[in-house]
Amino acid sequence: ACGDDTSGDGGDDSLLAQLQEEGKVTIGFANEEPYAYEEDGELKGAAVDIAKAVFAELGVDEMDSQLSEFSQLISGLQAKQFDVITAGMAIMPDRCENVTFGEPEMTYGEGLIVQKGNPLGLESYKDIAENPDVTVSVMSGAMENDYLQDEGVDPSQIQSANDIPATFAAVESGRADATTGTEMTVKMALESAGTDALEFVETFEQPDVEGIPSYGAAAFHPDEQELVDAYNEKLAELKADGTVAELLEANGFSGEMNMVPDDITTEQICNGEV
Ligand SMILES: CC1=N[C@H](C(=O)O)[C@@H](O)CN1
Repeated sequence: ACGDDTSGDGGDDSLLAQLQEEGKVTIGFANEEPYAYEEDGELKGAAVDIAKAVFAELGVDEMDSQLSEFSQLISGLQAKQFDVITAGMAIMPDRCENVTFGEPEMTYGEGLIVQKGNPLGLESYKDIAENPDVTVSVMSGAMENDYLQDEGVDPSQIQSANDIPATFAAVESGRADATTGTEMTVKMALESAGTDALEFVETFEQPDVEGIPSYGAAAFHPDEQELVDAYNEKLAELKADGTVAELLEANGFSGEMNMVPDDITTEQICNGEV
């Protein structure tokens, strides 16, 4: 479904019409449980399930997937390697300049992983900032890079990793003292890592920075406003009839806590008003 319409049939050549004709949409994702990931050859996750439900309503029943590093999702979309990013990506004003986000599908906060017993007593990003010897592994392109620095963490304390498993490997091997990602991301990754050497900081204090809580959404190429409008219309129906809450819960989120309040819009978030 990706790329230019070369059919030359003189028909409706919008991307939406192309997807409907092919019955297939190509999604970009970064293998991050529980947002969008592959398991047993199947695409799973809250963002994937919500997008699947929306596209089914639009008459597009098949999903093709393109695995990408998180930091390459936006450039991949710009290069039209996929039709939509379904990664639970947070709507952020700077990102809004490069992609068009759909309306928010979920809200989430942050989590922190440290070595067993939390030997350095880290309970917030400020705790990391206050001890310049502490290092934290963060996925490239993730908002946590900004949140940490907003809380005073020096860039030299931040180690970049390509994906979530690499952030965990850094802490497990002792190369980094901590890693952070969305609360659900690090909880699920800790489960998959199956290690006793690490722990989730239950007493973690959410950073008091712009962008928290985050609102995750699908993201589209800025040329495709018609597709975004169609997506948003069906998404609103699936929020109203409880389907979105159900899909969030089925993926381990709390339907209530992670549901986006009705009065929060992508436009407001992009304008920095939320
Ligand atoms: C789902 C997700 N959200 C954050 C972000 O949007 O940058 C990062 O934590 C990466 N993954």
